[in-house]
Amino acid sequence: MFDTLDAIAETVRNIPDMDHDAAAKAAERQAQLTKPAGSLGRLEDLAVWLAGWQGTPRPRLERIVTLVFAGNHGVVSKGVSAFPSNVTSQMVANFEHGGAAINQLCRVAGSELKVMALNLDEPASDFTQGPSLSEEAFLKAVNIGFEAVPADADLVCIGEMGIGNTTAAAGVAYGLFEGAAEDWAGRGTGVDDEGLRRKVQVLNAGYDTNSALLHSSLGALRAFGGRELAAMFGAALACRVKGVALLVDGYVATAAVAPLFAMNGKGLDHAVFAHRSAEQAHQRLVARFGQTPLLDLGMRLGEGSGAVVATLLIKAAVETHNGMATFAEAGVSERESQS
Ligand SMILES: Cc1cc2ncn([C@H]3O[C@H](COP(=O)(O)O)[C@@H](O)[C@H]3O)c2cc1C
Ligand SMILES: O=C(O)c1cccnc1
Repeated sequence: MFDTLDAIAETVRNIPDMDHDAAAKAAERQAQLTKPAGSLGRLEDLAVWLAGWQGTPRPRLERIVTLVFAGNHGVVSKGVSAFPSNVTSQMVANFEHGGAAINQLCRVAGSELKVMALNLDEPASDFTQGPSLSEEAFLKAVNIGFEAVPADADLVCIGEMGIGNTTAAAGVAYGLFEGAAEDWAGRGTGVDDEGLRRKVQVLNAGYDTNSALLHSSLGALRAFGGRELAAMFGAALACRVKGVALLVDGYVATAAVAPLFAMNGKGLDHAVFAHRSAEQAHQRLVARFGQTPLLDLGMRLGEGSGAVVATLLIKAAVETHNGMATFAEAGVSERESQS
């Protein structure tokens, strides 16, 4: 439970590293399995990554937990989304009745789904007028996200629902990494050219209004992000503190966790970016972290959908890592030395 922004910053400065011994043992095992070295490509990296964060050379994938945080955004009144704000609570009801994309994907993946609606009747403030959240509301949302992560999860996926939040995400990215507002704005649910121009305008206005907050990464998140982005940040930090590997969904989730990287260059080492969202700025943002998303399916939904699809790859990585025989076990001849 964080009482102050300083307490969050202090935790991020001192976040734990992975268990390098477990990762080295997992890599050693990969080298002994019945395949040419490296032939399972990124699946091998994923098994080693999971081993390091789980602290065991034989990673597990029994408990996958998908956390979807929902929030509303005052800036929607400026015409930045193709849909009205009441779709947020309507979609939360849809999640509860099992009718959304994320419900089907969690079933396929065998993932638990936990949906947390955060004060939907009390939208984050229009960031062109001041910060999206008071310090108190920001801390509350971060703590909700932090508490939502079960320490015994083998893998956590984070996602969101919040009409207007591709604008919030663009604001966070702009606040953290500068560039031009145009670099960070995209079409979200499908705004037309006029809508995209309005997004750029509100981002520039929000940047000016909140400039005093933007010297700090947490300030940028509080200025633009609203509750569900603050909660995803809290959940990502909790994963790190609790030793849980993290799969990040698309543009909105990536922007929410970006302050971890801005505050500590190793802050996202426990995270894998599940897919490259079709939201145009996503690639630019992930490239900042030196990471390459796993999938590129042209998805741009949110809800954690891309992250949950990518759990199927992690399953493939874990099953091959744990289930394959070694050369010695199978009596398969090893590579001949090349002279
Ligand atoms: C029916 C529906 C279901 C969704 N599920 C996720 N989103 C996605 O779209 C929203 C962000 O886009 P924008 O910034 O343009 O409003 C978020 O709620 C995000 O999760 C949805 C959007 C809609 C309309
Ligand atoms: O990539 C995302 O997170 C995204 C893209 C469009 C709409 N909602 C979310």
